Formats: sequence, structure tokens, C-alpha cells
Amino acid sequence: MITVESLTRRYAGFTAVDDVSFTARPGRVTGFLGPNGAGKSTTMRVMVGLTAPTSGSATIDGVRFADLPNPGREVGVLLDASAQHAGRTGREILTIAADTMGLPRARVEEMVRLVGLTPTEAGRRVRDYSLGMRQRLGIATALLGDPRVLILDEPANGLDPAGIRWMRDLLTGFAGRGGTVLLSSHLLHEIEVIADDLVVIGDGRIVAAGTKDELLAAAGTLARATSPRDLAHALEQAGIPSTVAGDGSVRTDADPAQVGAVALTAGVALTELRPAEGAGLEDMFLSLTADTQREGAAA
Ligand SMILES: Nc1ncnc2c1ncn2[C@@H]1O[C@H](COP(=O)(O)OP(=O)(O)OP(=O)(O)O)[C@@H](O)[C@H]1O
Repeated sequence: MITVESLTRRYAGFTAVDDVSFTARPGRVTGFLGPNGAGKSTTMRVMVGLTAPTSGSATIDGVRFADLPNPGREVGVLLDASAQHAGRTGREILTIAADTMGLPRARVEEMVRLVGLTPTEAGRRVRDYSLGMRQRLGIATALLGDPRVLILDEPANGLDPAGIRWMRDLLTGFAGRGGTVLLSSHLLHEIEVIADDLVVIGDGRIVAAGTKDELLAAAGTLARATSPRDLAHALEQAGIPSTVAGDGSVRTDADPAQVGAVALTAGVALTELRPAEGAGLEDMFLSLTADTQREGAAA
């Protein structure tokens, strides 16, 4: 279990992470989402002791990362796949990590196979790796010590479609065996498929956290009508607040049956009526982080 409590990190007067609290539980994949610069990497860096918190804490099963006796055996970390020593081969990097953790050398070849690097690729210098190969090596390093917790920043970055599918199965299997997975990603579809729980951060603050099902169900109802303004007006008359998005869709917290009844009474022809959850994580993400998007309010 990863526990983040009232975590704040300031840089010279700028607050990158602002009083953030959440947990990532065993047996679950927790997706960590937010727009560029929202504070995901900073939070993850604090978790693994690379950045000191200004206040608050991040612990793994109640222990700070820096206090873990053999961290690689307990927490697998992939923060920046390009941070590996470019002059070493993939195999050398894994061997050094295995020696540091006191693991048998056989574990190195096991991991090379597991992440789908060929023996030739494992013998190539990392500076000559493609992004996807670096990512695979980073995942091999994270899994080497057979940890029970994984902290992965954008692990799917650079992977081809087969690689993304492979990673999805790997992480789901890891959580299925009782492991804790926290992963950040900009690939919302990936998160939607793989995550059990979601933590959404915007401008350094948590804007939503809960199970994926809860958060998607909370998205309300989406309706389209030949005249969106008439529908919004009819809903308002019925005491149901709604918003009309730029694409003409009308959103409300009321359920679809209520919206349908109001439209019928008002004589407004609907062209679409459904739970907004069908719109998926992307819509939820954009509406939750609308205030913090560089591109301005999306809905
Ligand atoms: N060492 C630093 N000094 C000053 N500001 C920093 C430092 N590290 C991060 N920041 C700032 O903190 C904010 C959060 O950055 P962070 O990298 O955590 O965001 P992120 O959510 O991971 O973004 P992205 O999705 O773009 O990777 C940004 O505004 C960033 O510029």
C-alpha cells in the first residue's frame, strides 16, 4: 500500500504539489492522471525519495522509501527510462542492479526474456536503444527484485501496440497476485482499460479520487437535441441544472429518464440520450481538469 498524506512540495514560492493525500491499494492498479505540469512526477519522485517533501509524507506500507533496507526488493520504480547509463549495455545495467540487491545473476536473463528484449539487444549499449527498448529495460529493472509495489511514470511511453498490450497484461497480473501498482499515463484509453482506481490531479491538487467505476458513473447524463438551447431551457424550468458544451451536447447530473421526460413534456426532439460514462475517461478528465488545462475550459 502506498500512502500519501498531506504532501506539499514548493519550489521557490511555487507550489508544485499542494496538500495531496491518496492511497494506492494492494491488488489494484491505480491510475494517476493530470494535465502537463499537474504534479504527478513530483509526487512520484517524493514517493521514491528523489525529491524531499516540503511537508507531509509518502510511505510504502508505512515506511518512507529512504528507510527501506533493500528498496529494490520492495518497490519497483520506473520514473525516467532515459535516466539509465547510456554507455552500459542493458544486461550490464540489470547485472549491477541484481548485485546491489543481492539477487542471483540468473534473474537478469529471466527479466530480459520477460520484457521481450532479445539476447543481442540486451548486449547493446543503452545509447543505441529505441525509446520502447529503454522502456522495456526500465520495466525489467523495476521487476528485478520481485517487489510487491510498482511505481511507474508513463510506462507505456514509446511502446508499440503489442508492447502496450503486453504491459497491460503484466500489470494486471501483478495486481492480481496482490501487488500494488501506481502508474501515471497520458494515454487515457490505456488507463481506462487497466486501472481499478483513479487519482486525478490538477494544478498540484487532487480533483478526484475513487474507483474508476464510481468516477465514470458520476459523469451524469449526456443529451443532444435539435435545439440544445431549448433543451437546456426546459431542464432549467424543471429545476435541473445543465451545461451546453461547445459541441452542442447538454450535460446534467440528472438521470437519462428524467431528461427524457422533461424533453417529451417540452416537445424538444432528442437526437441522443445516454449516461455520460459512455463518453469515457477522456471527457471526465477534461471536465475535471478544465480549470487547469492550458487549452482552457474544454466543456
Ligand atoms: N526542480 C524544480 N524546480 C522548479 N519547478 C519544478 C521542479 N520540478 C518540477 N517543477 C514544477 O512543478 C510542476 C509540476 O511538475 P511535474 O513534473 O510534477 O508535473 P507532471 O504532472 O508530471 O507533468 P507532465 O505530465 O508534463 O509530466 C511544474 O510546474 C514544474 O515546472
